[in-house]
Amino acid sequence: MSFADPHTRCDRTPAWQRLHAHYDAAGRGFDLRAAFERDARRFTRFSQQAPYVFADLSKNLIDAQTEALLLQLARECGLEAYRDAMFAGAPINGTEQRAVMHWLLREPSPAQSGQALEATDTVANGLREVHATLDAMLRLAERVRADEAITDIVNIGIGGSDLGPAMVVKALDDLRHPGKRLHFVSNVDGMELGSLLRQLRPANTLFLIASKTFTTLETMTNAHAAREWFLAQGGSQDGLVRHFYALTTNLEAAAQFGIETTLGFWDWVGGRYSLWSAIGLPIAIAIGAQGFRDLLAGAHAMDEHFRTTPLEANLPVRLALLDLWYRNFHGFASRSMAPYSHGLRRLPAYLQQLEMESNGKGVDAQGDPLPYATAPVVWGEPGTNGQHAFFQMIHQGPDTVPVEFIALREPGRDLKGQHPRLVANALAQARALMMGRPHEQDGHRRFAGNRPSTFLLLECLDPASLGALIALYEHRVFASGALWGINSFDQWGVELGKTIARDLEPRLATGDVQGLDASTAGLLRRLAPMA
Ligand SMILES: O=P(O)(O)OC[C@H]1O[C@H](O)[C@H](O)[C@@H](O)[C@@H]1O
Repeated sequence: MSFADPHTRCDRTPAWQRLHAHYDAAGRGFDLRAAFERDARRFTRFSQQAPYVFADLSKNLIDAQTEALLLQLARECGLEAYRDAMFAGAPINGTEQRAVMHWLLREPSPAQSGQALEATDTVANGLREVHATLDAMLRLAERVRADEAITDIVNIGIGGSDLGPAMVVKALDDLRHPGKRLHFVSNVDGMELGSLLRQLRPANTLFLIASKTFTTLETMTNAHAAREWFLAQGGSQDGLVRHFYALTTNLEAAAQFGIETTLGFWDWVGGRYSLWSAIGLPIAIAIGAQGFRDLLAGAHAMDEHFRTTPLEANLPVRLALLDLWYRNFHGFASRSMAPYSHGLRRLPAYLQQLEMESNGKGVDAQGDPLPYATAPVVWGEPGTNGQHAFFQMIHQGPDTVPVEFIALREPGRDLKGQHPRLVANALAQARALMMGRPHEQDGHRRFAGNRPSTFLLLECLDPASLGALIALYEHRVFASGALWGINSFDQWGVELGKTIARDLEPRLATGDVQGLDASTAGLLRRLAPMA
């Protein structure tokens, strides 16, 4: 299918110039405290309810004119047409000639919703396959849940085949089947798998080999090691078939490995967008078929919000525009994620892949160099832990780091009495960053304030809310990538290191340094020979 890209890079729009003028006139010297004093309705104006997520954007360095210009930029970039192209199944991942349809994994089946989706052939055919696989996957998950012999499920995967499911399983631990322990092994460092295997017994363990390509070095290395361990512990070839499943688009490679139970997915699901596909099997085992369907339903509600809401009330778009305002005008280089929820402790790691692998690029979709910055560094720790580590820098360091707080109204299952203390800390940090203590005489104790933050509020951490939250981030990444004019769905930047590692590994045995730079050669000589 040919695809006429309907959108324009941000720096080639009239709004880009107007934003520069606005930044010089009012953006650089913007003061949040004065803005709240000037506008009694600022909180209402800059906050909104999206599906499952309430967002307060009022503590950001923007006013009505900033938002109006940013929205104009989005329109001049053709963001809406580009979004519609994604939802029509157009091959917007140009370097790989692929459609981008992770959202289709959340689309209800026409049979269930009673609605016939208005769809291109790519979408309609995709949807049929999605539901056939989803039904099979959820049946399989229920079978594992009912099998009392299986107490430990080990997901072997890395990147998108690890971070999403691992994050979600931890977040929904209150709902986990009490008889199932879920483990996630990603690193090629044998310490990770080895220390886990010491605690396991083959008869009670199910291995899920999760890899879109089924060629990833780390995953294949760990999968082979797990198989050797299984056989060495007295497991039989027959047992292998019952204790190893594959989640992959490469059915042939999974069969060659000797796996008979394989759940497939499609090349139009990017690895970092794949937790909704077969890659989500560990989630479905942990929380059950209905829980997984609720996760999908929450994400679908956010898909509909993104697809149909006018840009000015479209939360993923508003957040993307803020990202662009901070990165390209204020020059802020990072954003800190502060989920005040122990359940969301792996969200920053998940977002690092989602945002930086998607938008950490220096060329546009045509391969031409970009004259402006793209993805900020995304980093963080759950609150309140971050407060006792790096919040010093966020409050008083010379760089401004926008913070994104996430809090829940309802506590988790345990020790509920501690919840108000947790939430009070989140509110306090956001207020302290804004208000500061600018008039303090002693410089050490002075806080300049005027430090921006966004505050996201969820009712509770249930599957639907979590699904909506994740989809919010996915669409925000789509929108900011579209404005920056980059292909958010490839990842060529991970290839070079892999190629060099393949060359260096045998040299570690022989000590051969021919053709290497002096530093790599010097290090290699100190390490070789390695068995
Ligand atoms: O799922 P796999 O094919 O094993 O890929 C796992 C990961 O490795 C790759 O190198 C990419 O950087 C990631 O986008 C991907 O999620």
